Amino acid sequence: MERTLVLARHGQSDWNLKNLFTGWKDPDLTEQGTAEAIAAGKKLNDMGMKFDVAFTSDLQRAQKTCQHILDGVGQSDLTTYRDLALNERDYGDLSGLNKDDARKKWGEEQVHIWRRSYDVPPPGGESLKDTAARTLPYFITDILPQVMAGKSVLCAAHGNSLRSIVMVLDRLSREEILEVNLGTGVPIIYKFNADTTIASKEILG
Ligand SMILES: O=C(O)[C@H](O)COP(=O)(O)O
Repeated sequence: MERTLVLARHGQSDWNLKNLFTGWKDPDLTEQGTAEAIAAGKKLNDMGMKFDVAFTSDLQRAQKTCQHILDGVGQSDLTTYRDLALNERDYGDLSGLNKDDARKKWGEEQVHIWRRSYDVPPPGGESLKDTAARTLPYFITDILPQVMAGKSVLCAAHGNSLRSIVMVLDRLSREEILEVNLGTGVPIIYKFNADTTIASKEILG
């Protein structure tokens, strides 16, 4: 499959299950998260997907998701690059706090602004704009050239690092990206035209 990019948010993590802000903390996948990652690999395998290279973050929930997907398509030993440019948005002082407790403390609206606004960072952490400022340069210098060389590329990362990439690929405005939430373990398959525009997008839900 030529010029293919598969984005996959990691499967459910321990802290997703406990409803905690996670960011750069490094919890493992839950059993359900492992099952989601294995199911993602199976779906990709069923459609005959083969990858040429894979990218993931510096955090184990994404790395393990990446490996489960590669195992699923029969490519366990594929070259995989790990880089913290693909890490989740740093949640700063909110990291480790329960999301409902945070709503009680700061109010529903403030917490929503921290979680989904484009450029308001949580205290001590990164906004989506800050996340994009480190994720997109890496995407452009390391990931996109592989896709445009005609390869099939897997990128297993996080809700917000991937939202920053989706925002560019889907040409979404700062307002439109607020509504975008990526499912855990759900692969999104992009095919690119030769001029880097998007030929097709498929969400393997
Ligand atoms: O870091 C986290 O807590 C989650 O992975 C993403 O959280 P969000 O949906 O609150 O941005």
